[in-house]
Amino acid sequence: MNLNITNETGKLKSVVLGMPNSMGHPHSLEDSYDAKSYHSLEHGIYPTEEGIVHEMSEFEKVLRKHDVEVYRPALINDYNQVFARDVAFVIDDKMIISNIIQDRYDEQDAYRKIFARVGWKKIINLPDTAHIEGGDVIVWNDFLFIGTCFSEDYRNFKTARTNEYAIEILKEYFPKKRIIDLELKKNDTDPYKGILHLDCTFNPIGKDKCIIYKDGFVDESDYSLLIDIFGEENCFHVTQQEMFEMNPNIFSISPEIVVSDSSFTRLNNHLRNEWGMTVEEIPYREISKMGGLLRCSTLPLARE
Ligand SMILES: NC(=[NH2+])NCCC[C@H](N)C(=O)O
Repeated sequence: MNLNITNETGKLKSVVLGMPNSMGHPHSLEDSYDAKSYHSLEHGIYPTEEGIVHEMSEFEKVLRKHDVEVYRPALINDYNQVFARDVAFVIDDKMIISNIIQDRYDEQDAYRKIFARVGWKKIINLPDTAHIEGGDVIVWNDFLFIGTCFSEDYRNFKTARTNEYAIEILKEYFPKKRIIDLELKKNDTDPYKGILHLDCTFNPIGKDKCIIYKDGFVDESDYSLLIDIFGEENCFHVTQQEMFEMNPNIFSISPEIVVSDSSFTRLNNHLRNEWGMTVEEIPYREISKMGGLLRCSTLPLARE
């Protein structure tokens, strides 16, 4: 299987899309492991499987319409497998198997056939204590942006998924990349205050643009660095409420085409009218209640 991911937006050829079926019963509040799910459970609005299945089938239709080859993980009974993004990720022609949070550990099993097709020579396994999830990793040509948590109480947060050790190892594997670590605010129960993954607060689109939420970063200098790299006029700033709704987490099929949530009116208008992009709108409100959106539901394998 061919792997080629050198950025976030090149024309998509193949992708793994998460699996909505048999997602199991909602967790109890104590067992939930991200703030958005916590919030949904607390307010009695956690989505039903029916809603999730519908939204993901709309997403799949759009991908197929644009001639993307779509792979699916095997089905595990009663297990949430919506967010393919975090299980593994591709940088250039290598696939890195994530060391994901224990609560989601079994999800990787369902990718065995896909890993086999990739072939062991292209797969990188990390030491057990190098924690990382694909939602924290954004490849952008020479840059590799990685969301992390340097805080000493790292281990106390279920929403801190990527540590310094994993970043150090990636530096060894990809010595030519300019690796930029970005410390994210963490909060396990308040989705307005914490950021689960980097792709919930920042996402490059087009050829030189990005969507960004300023207050997701611990250090303002990290935010400023991104603004310097992309240029102020190329950044779409989202509000706290838009971050909560997961606006940054749309998905690029090409530099000109994005898949977005139909409720993101301000963002979608900007993408179309100011930046001349084609926006494929689909309903994704239910999935957003579990802490991820469109980018999180995908694991891109090859882009042109
Ligand atoms: N790349 C992402 N933002 N993924 C979202 C994953 C959400 C999932 N509920 C979790 O806590 O792991």
